[in-house]
Amino acid sequence: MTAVLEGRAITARLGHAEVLHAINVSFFEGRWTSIVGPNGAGKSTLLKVLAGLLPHGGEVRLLGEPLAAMPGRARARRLSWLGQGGAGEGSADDLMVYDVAMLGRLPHQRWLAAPNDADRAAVERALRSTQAWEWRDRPLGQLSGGERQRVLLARALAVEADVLLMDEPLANLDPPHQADWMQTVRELIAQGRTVVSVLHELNAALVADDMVVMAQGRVLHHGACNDGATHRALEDVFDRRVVVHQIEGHWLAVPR
Ligand SMILES: Nc1ncnc2c1ncn2[C@@H]1O[C@H](COP(=O)(O)OP(=O)(O)OP(=O)(O)O)[C@@H](O)[C@H]1O
Repeated sequence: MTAVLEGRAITARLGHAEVLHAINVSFFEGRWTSIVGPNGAGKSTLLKVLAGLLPHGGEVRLLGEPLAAMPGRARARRLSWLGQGGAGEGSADDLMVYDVAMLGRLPHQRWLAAPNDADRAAVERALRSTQAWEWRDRPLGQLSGGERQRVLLARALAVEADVLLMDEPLANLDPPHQADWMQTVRELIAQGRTVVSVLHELNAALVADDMVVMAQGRVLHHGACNDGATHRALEDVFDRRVVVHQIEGHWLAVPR
């Protein structure tokens, strides 16, 4: 099976320190993978490297091609990114919600061309799926943290990319909208897309198909979320302060 997204011997430095150490990791079509681990494990850094947003050693391959050699627009059509807490989105505060979501269509549009029917349909689908459509005429800067997160998620969905990388997508979302996000991911997976999400909520992370467990800039384990070896790796990386149980058919990480 060919990996849709692959990191080979990935290293990354931040400041003077190497924070990722020779990571090899592959993600496959129609799978949702959660990346978990303690604070400072390197999860966000790995996700940024996989998105082509950070200088790094080794090679990232997207759909079998080196990401670094891929023209920017082609890359942006295939790989969609949702950063942590809307970092760097302050400059979009004056934009209307509709226009923020439309930014997700830029990789599909010709230079300076107006959005076409396909772009408008994709934006409406995305805003409706995160229940943000009713705010379409409001400026992003006037929304609450969770509302804003749903608009940024809609922008990432509007790209309709093969691969979605999301860093802490559940941050600020209330429980019903967390459940909606999981439903949205399930629909993307059913369409054959690939989703990789960094998650601190371990119970949400355990709903994914696969889990990457990281610590100290390394991948300690990569396996199925319903596999006992993955549960042991998760318990170990958090110093056995959590224990994984199955309750009413769901895997839950319970503090102890
Ligand atoms: N600009 C920087 N300069 C130096 N070190 C940095 C810089 N940014 C992050 N780091 C370090 O890199 C390491 C990995 O950080 P990263 O944000 O990838 O971790 P994380 O697993 O996503 O953490 P968290 O769960 O806290 O969000 C951490 O030890 C962090 O202190």
